[in-house]
Amino acid sequence: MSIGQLYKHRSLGLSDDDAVRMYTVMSLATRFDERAFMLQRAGKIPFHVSGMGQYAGQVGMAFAMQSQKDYFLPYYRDYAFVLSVGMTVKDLMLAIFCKAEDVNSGGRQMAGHFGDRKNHIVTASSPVTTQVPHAAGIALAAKMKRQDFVTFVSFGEGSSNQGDFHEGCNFAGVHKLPVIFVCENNQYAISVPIHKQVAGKIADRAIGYGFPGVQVDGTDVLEMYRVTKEARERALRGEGPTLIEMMCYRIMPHSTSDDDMLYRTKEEVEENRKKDGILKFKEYLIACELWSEEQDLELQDRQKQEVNEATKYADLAPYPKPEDTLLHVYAEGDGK
Ligand SMILES: Cc1ncc(C[n+]2csc(CCOP(=O)(O)OP(=O)(O)O)c2C)c(N)n1
Repeated sequence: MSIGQLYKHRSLGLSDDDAVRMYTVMSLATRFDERAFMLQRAGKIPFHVSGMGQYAGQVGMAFAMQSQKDYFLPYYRDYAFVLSVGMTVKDLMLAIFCKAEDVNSGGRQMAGHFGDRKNHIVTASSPVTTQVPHAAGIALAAKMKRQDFVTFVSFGEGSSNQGDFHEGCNFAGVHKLPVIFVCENNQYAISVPIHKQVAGKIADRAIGYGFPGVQVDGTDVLEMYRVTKEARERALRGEGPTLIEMMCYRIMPHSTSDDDMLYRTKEEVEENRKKDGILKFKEYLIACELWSEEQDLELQDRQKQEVNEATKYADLAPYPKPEDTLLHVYAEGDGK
């Protein structure tokens, strides 16, 4: 069993129910993702980026954070992360359909720029890495106001080559800010494989900023949970940031606009699909006698139904009104 000893979750302080809930969220994110891909192909939504291959790690991190207290700056593949900390499939559907009821922007954002103010989830954005300095800023506010929450920010490994990454990490290191930087290293930045992006380990960059960097197997949900929990406790003790490099693999093409067979082989993808952390965790739960194939089939049916209902709701929901286009663009008032 590659996930470690049986009942490892209990030794990490997770109940059996927590462990099953972790699996349920990974599975729900997958059902949402599969449907979103089909909806794009059917011409119902303009665009979709998949997070498959990254969900086990995302759930591990999310369960170590505190919903509605901590602040989250996810990136565009973090569906399992945001489903773990309070968003619903319906919220995500409204965001990808760009409908007026979308809790983030009322359908004004690009499809997939989800966010949720009530759950402290800051809008995901397409210009990569802009969220890293923003996260340092939120963490600075926590420190100045003496509030005991932690800020979490994630991004891809390609994005860690942007200047914003350096600026955010450096500032957070200097001021010992309560922030966790998570690089979801899925091995590709569109068509560019990791060996053409960086010569060293991304986790090792943390040394230059004066805080710890840890490389973690992102297909091991419990290990991701353990490391993130430690990072959060460290941040709350006032010891500053941690950089976590979550090793995983992007199973789907970069986006619905990409043909990944131009730069990698089917065999490579299939080999990595078999190593997905969701499969590993299901095996673990079955070995712990907390799950069964029958329960799994029931769960799939239930979640497909949930996704069907959310799809139907978002499809029928109205778009924002044309006359509302400039709402939130300019402030109203006398200019004082
Ligand atoms: C500032 C900026 N430069 C370029 C792009 C175009 N672009 C979109 S996604 C992407 C690759 C990002 O790769 P990575 O950070 O590894 O994340 P992944 O998409 O693989 O999860 C690029 C270059 C962008 N969106 N923003």
